[in-house]
Amino acid sequence: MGVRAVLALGANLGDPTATLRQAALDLGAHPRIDLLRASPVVRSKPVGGPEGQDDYYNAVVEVGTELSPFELLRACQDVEERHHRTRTQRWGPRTLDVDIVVYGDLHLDEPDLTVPHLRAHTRAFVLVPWALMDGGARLGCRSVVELARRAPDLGGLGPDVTPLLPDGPGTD
Ligand SMILES: Nc1ncnc2c1ncn2[C@@H]1O[C@H](COP(=O)(O)OP(=O)(O)OP(=O)(O)O)[C@@H](O)[C@H]1O
Ligand SMILES: Nc1nc2c(c(=O)[nH]1)N=C(CO)CN2
Repeated sequence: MGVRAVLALGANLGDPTATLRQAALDLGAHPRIDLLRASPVVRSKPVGGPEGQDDYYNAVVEVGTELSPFELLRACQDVEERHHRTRTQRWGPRTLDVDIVVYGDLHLDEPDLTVPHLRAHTRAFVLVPWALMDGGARLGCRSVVELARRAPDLGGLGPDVTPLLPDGPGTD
């Protein structure tokens, strides 16, 4: 099954929850990606970007893959494109964003790909769903639960939490 990777999904245009769900299914439909677990969906205030954009919906999934890190990035971008992702403004609204949070224990710092993701350790909208999916998760040597508690945007997460995949992986 290869390497375990955690991917972060975010959306704030269209029907975000439906898009996140379909994106998880799209990732799992890739011949070389196994969808292992999915977090619940959390609602979050936008971090950065232009004033006045809508709240985001965020989730994470754990996958097993034999793809290389760059092949996995490509697969994530293909799923973004399938959902009509347009990049206009940095941190601006988007129908779908799929980032690689971690890829096994790999550390990579290339122009087009940094893993672990450079900002994941500060983002409650990544850390909270991750901790809900996997209470024992660690990011490097740090507990994801602890990182989530200290994340500056923790107060921007809504109380409503919904399943990403009602009958899918990660819900047992
Ligand atoms: N770990 C990673 N996961 C996904 N993309 C990455 C990663 N590291 C670097 N990138 C690069 O970041 C580029 C810009 O990504 P994107 O436009 O999705 O940024 P963003 O989601 O708006 O911001 P942020 O990186 O803060 O989440 C991508 O084209 C990709 O090459
Ligand atoms: N709440 C929230 N804020 C964001 C998000 C996101 O997914 N959720 N993604 C960003 C760029 O990746 C920038 N800001």
